[in-house]
Parts: sequence; C-alpha cells; structure tokens
Amino acid sequence: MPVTQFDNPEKYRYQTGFLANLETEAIKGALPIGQNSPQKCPYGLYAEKISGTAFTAPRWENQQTWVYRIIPSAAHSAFERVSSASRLELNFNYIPDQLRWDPFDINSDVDWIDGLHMVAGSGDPALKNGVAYYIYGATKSMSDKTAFYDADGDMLVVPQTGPLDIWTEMGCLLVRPNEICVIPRGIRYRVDLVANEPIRGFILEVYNGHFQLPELGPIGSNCLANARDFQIPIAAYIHDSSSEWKIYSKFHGRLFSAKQSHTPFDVVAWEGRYYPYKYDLGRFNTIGTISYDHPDPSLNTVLTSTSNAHPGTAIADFVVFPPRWLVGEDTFRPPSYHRNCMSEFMGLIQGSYIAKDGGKGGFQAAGASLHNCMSSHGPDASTFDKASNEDLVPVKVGVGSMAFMFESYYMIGVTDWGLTKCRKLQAQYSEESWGELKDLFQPPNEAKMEMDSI
Ligand SMILES: O=C(O)Cc1cc(O)ccc1O
Ligand SMILES: [Fe+2]
Repeated sequence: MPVTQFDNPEKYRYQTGFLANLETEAIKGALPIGQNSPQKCPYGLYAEKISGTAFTAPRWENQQTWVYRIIPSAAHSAFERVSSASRLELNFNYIPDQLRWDPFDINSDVDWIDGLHMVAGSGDPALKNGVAYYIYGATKSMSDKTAFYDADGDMLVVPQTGPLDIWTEMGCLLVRPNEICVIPRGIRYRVDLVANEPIRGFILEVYNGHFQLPELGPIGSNCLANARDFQIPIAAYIHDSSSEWKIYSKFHGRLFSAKQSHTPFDVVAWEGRYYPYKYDLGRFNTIGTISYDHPDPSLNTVLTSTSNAHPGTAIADFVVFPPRWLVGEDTFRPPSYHRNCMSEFMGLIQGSYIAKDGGKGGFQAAGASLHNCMSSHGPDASTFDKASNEDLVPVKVGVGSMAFMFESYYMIGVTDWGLTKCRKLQAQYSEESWGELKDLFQPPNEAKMEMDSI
C-alpha cells in the first residue's frame, strides 16, 4: 500500500507571496541546509533542479526550483505519440470578424486531458513565441496513476464550473470558480473532480516567459492583485516506487505518453521560485475613475506576460471586471466603441458584463467572444441607448459577476473546433449587437431646422 501524504487534510494549507523564494518540507530535515546538492541528500532523496528560465536570466526574472524526490523524473520509458489528440494541434484560421460563442458544453465521460480543446491561438511553441486559448470541460477525474505536463508554456486556468483538485509535484491546490491558478511549463500535475462535480473553464497558455504582476506606476505600491494573496502549495508526497504510472506530455501541440514505475508526486521537500500558484479573484483591489471618463481596462490587469521586445506591450494580459462602483460624472460609463491593435478574447465566469446583453444568445456565463486585432467592437445597441440616457447616480455594477479578458499582442487565429466543431459560434453576433445602431447625428443647422419646424 503506497504511503500517501495526499490523504492528509493539511495538504491545502498554502504558503504565500508572488514569486517569493520559498522552501517547504513534508518531513522535517528533508531539505539540505546551506547547499542544493550534497553528496548524499537527507533520507536518501535525489536532488533535481527544474529551471523555468535560462540559467543566466536576470535575477529578478530567474525562476528555478530544487526538488528532493524519491526517484528522479528521468526514469521513464520512451514517449509514444497519442494520435487522437488533434484538438490540441496548432492549426488556425485568421479572420477579422467579431466572434462570440454560446456557453460551451461539458462532454460526458471525459477527463482533464480529453476535455481540453484549443479554441484559438497564435505563434509557435517551438520558438517560445505565442499564446493559445483553451476551453476545458470534464465529468471525471484523470485515470488513476496518470499525470500530465505541458512543455509548450505556462497555463493560467480560469475555472467557470466546479472546483479543481490539482495534485502537482510541489503539492496540492484546490481551485474553485472565481479563483485562478497558474501551472508553469513542465510541472507534472493531475486534475481530480471534487465529489464528482463536473468542471468547465478557460485556459490562457503563454509560450513566452512567465506571468508577472503588472507595474503599478503612479498607482503606488498596493492595489490590483497584491503579492501576498497568491497561494502556493506546501510539499506533499506519495511513496510509491512499485506501481505503473503514465505521464502525458503536451509537446508542440501534440500529446505523448510514457510509462514509469514510480509516482511523479514523490517530492518530499522543495526550495525555489518556480511553482504553481492560485489566486482568489475576489481579493482583486479594483480601482477606477472617481471623476469622469472610462479608464482603459489595463487598470484591471491581474497578471501579465510581458514582451521584452516591446516594453509595456504584453504577450498576454489577464484582465478581470469584478463588482465595482461606477461614479463617473458626465460620462458614458461602459467601454466605448473600440478598435485595438491588441486582440481581445473575453469570457464570463458568472453574472453579466457591462457592455453586453446577457440574455439568451448574448454574452453568457461559460461563453466567450473574440475581437481580433483592429476588429471594431463595443457596446451593443441596447447598452448604448441605456448608458447614454441613464441617470448618473453612483451605482454598483457587476454584483455577482466576473468577466475576464485575455488581451494579446498577437493576431489570434481560431481553430476548426472553435469555428465549427464546437457548434457554439453565434451566427448573428455582429448584426444583433451593432446592426440596430441608429444615426443620431444632428448637425447644428439640421437641429435648428427641426426646432423651427416645431
Ligand atoms: O469590452 C471590451 O471590449 C473590453 C474593454 C473594456 C473596457 O473597460 C475598456 C475597453 C475595452 O476594450
Ligand atoms: Fe475592447
């Protein structure tokens, strides 16, 4: 019978601090003191280093972790291609239309891996340049004794339905809707359901670098997502060096699997700053105008993956629209009409979104939209009408709601699954949103003529 620390209710205690250099041991004394690689590690453990950045990356962005484990992860069979995983492949249709999807289905009898569908993306993981967006949906836990890792990039997971019970090499994370988690490139993990509750949500995968907290500039040293609110697992391990485990690898948009006769969840202690973490979106310290006009949504950035080539330009920003007070005077309060050189993919976790009709056929929870590079968008006609005529008293919007946006530097292509196979694309989105916008133009003399005719 394998000895498991994963049955320990203490496993959901967390350490805190975004990008803090942390250390944790499931057995006291398992972490070597004062060095990384002693001739013999405590308790007969093996030392293994996981590098999330180049050895020579600047100190502020250098991310690596030393794990002390029962068997090194190198001990596994050859990888074999899993040919049925075309839903993960990099095959994009680049089109300028505004797109919106009805709530995505949760297919029956699928687990985390089978339930992952790439809906859109851009770039090439081989060049570590690009992003991919996924919809996941599952009704069962991953098979016993299986684990998964993504060599292509970091995954920022946004649950919409059902909690995720995630075992990782660094310990456990329980992630509920309205929380997010990030699982960095290469970290082995598995996803279980909690009490068989189906799961569904969205994923932002970045091929370049890692997520950072946005700079705060004149905002100062607090607000938005605060570093202390990021939660990181504590070490937990299984002692099982005798049963067969299967490791799935997503490598350049293809799925492979290998076998090994030991568990990948055998890390007894670890130290470093390369680890999975979670964050409760309810803790986001939203700020906005207290005078007039609508600030850019960059003010709502939780995490950003920056581009070194263009300072201030993100490969991808993860932006949220939490409940907040609107008090702007003489202001059209929703977002304005807009064309953006960045591409905007939006999703709704719960509730409704200020600029869009949330009814059936509108922008609904578990649905999504894509306004690509320079594709025009903005409030639908009914929102425009309401917002330009409403009484501008202070009002709390988004109560019980959480919309989010993946905003990317890249032109975003849509997969065949996203365009047709998922059968969720709203054919009338553009026409229904903006087809009814009226010509309200009243040049001064026309207005006068109208007045005169009264
Ligand atoms: O609804 C959108 O398109 C996203 C968005 C939100 C906002 O507050 C300002 C600009 C913007 O593009
Ligand atoms: Fe926009």
